[in-house]
Amino acid sequence: MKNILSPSILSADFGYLKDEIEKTEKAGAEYLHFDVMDGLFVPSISFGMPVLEAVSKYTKQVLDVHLMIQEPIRYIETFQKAGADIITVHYEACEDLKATIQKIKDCGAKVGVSIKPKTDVSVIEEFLDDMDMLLIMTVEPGFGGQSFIPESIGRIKEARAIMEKRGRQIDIQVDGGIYLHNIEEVLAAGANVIVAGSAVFKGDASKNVEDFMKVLDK
Ligand SMILES: O=C(CO)[C@H](O)[C@H](O)COP(=O)(O)O
Ligand SMILES: [Fe+2]
Repeated sequence: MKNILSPSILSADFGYLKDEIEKTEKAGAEYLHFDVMDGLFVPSISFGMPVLEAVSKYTKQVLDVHLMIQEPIRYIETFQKAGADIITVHYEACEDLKATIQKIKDCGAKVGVSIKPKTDVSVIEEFLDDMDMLLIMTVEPGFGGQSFIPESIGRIKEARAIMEKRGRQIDIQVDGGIYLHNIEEVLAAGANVIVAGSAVFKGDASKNVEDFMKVLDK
């Protein structure tokens, strides 16, 4: 399974967003991660469709949209039209996850399902056949710059074991508190799509992405 970096623009300097994104694209980050927060599912409010639409006009990166919103089914089509390639919804935020997944498929985007750190990993099993990516949150969703929860390593391994049992291996994305010092551990556990916000955008984004890519391309 291919290793991919998905820089989270939540930690970027929005005054220089285009420049910062272009640095990550040039340095080899294939995805770009958008954290959409509604102030309900998570305490904070971030940004939405207009930012995604603006960015989609100049980057060729895969637009990886992490919806931290209650009942995301209401906004799937709007985000796809705004440029989302992958739409990830939270298991905990959907009254009818099956219908939400179907809506994502119907509009032609890839399906991601995310679980919070305290949600049992086994809940994903019945949806696996219709998913392209599982996002295992490695911090409580809501804010960038938090510390990685160490128990996440066991959860990634558990997810790989469930996939093995079902005969369907899909991408496992990890999100929250990922830095150069713990990336090898999450890769070894079985994650292959790495979200990094602070570790990419705090400091020199070009150099930070290059450093990540050296590990990811090993
Ligand atoms: O979904 C998120 C927060 O809910 C962010 O994607 C995540 O926190 C990335 O930021 P950092 O790498 O700074 O932890
Ligand atoms: Fe995220």
